[in-house]
Amino acid sequence: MAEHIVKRVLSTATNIASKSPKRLLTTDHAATTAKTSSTISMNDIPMSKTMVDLPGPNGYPLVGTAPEYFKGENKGQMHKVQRRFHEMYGPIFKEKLGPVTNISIADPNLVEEVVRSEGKFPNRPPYPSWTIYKKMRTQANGLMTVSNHEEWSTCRTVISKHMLRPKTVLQYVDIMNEVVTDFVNRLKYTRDNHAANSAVPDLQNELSKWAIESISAVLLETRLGCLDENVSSENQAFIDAVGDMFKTGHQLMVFAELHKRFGTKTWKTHVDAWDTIYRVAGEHIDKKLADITEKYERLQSGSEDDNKASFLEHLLGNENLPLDAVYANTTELMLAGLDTSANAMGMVTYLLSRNPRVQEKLIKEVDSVLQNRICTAEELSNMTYARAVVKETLRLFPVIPINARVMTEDTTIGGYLIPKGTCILLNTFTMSRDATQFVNPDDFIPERWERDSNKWNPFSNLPFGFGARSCAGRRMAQQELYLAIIRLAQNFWLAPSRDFDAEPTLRTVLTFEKDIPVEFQDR
Ligand code: HEM
Repeated sequence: MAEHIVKRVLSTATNIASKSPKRLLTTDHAATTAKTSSTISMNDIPMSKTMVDLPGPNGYPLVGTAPEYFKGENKGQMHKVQRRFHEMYGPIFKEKLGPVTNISIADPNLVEEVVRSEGKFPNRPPYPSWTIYKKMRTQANGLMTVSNHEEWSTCRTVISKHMLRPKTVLQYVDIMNEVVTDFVNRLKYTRDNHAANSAVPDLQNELSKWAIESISAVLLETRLGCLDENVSSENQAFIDAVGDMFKTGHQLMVFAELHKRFGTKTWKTHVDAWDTIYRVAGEHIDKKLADITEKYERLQSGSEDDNKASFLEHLLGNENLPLDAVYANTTELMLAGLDTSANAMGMVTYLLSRNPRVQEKLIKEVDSVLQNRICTAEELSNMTYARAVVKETLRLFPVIPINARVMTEDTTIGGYLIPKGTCILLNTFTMSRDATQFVNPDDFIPERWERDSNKWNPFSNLPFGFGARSCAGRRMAQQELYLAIIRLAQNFWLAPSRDFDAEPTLRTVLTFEKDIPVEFQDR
């Protein structure tokens, strides 16, 4: 371990005690946007059609189409409303959402045009409510919320080196497996002690506990105890706050500033949720930094010789990342890793319970490769059907069904000149249900991902996004999901609930808002 890391970690101990919110990342760097070969200036193509020529719904004065998303059965179904608009207006349309005109696309060739022209610093717009909150609390940004180019690039480079290196990710198989063991035990315990049938009460919350326990074991190398019999109120508050933050963030997508000005209930819930997220995550990070500091003191005194760097040490070891950015990034990775993985697991259990043929085939693979053993890092690569099950789940229910980009240059998309600064919605959900790309698109058929079985356009299925700005936790998430579904298949037969059915709704991520209608029967 280099000398400067030791110094930095030791100085962190003092910083923990006197951590000042003023020690922020500088955000006033000049924006440096690369002009790529596929970006075109307004003057270059006088014949292009412009946004005026795009079709799209008319909407109402001032609010545009915003009411469409909040009325009756459309509530929480923005992905489906967008799909209907595409059916009416085609693969590219414009829409005025409140004061802003967005463009929506749902065609893999158009998506390719967008992502190929996004340059070195792709810009995914944070929710306006996130930006307002951060400014109000002088809170540093992390990867998920940052839009400044240089700030994003610094965080991304450091984090990708750890989170996206296949070798590094495989090192977490053991700890992820340990978490899955506790998860399965907890599912059985909860089911047997509380439910009249084989359902696990509040399954959504149980999946969230698994997801936060798993990603924290990676990021903090600490077990939070979320799968213990009694879960601390602080950890439960974190889980609830992440759900509230995503839900209200989505509701505040339009008119966030007005909500803040009038102090609406939605705005207050949003602020409380963020405050809780930062408080609880901050306490966990403080503890870990204190442990690291003690470890370095022991290393320096020669009483310890294990200097394997953890994720947090990896961040701290980078001089370009200020301490408040270390806190912000770790917090955002915790919350990004919670809701996405938990909901993806919810979708997997739901789809397996309704597709016994797929479930039987999964169990067959798991039994034949593992014969009851816990899956090792080496064996993971042989679990091809388990991988296909996850991929197919994310096709049918991409947990982030609508992604977005802000164009960093004037660009032509589909023959239309789109001005710099325009927000483009990439409709992952609509594309992955497109019958021209996928045979029987609404059916759950993992076999379609077997080699040579289908000729889909790769841009039609991007559940983790694309390119330099794609999901930083993709490999961790996939590994967590594979290990968890393998163990579920070893322990349970998943059946549809006899009591009720449910449909996912959108709160930034697709989620089962009620409970998940699945029973966990012993195999
Ligand atoms: C099934 C699980 C997951 C899915 C489907 C998913 C999906 C996504 C998507 C679609 C994006 C936007 C990508 C883009 O703009 O092109 C994203 C970004 C991100 N995800 Fe995930 N994610 C998952 C799990 C995770 C986990 C476990 C973590 C953390 C450990 C994580 C951390 C992030 C971060 C930090 C970003 C922002 C990256 C950046 O802007 O540079 N995700 N994710």
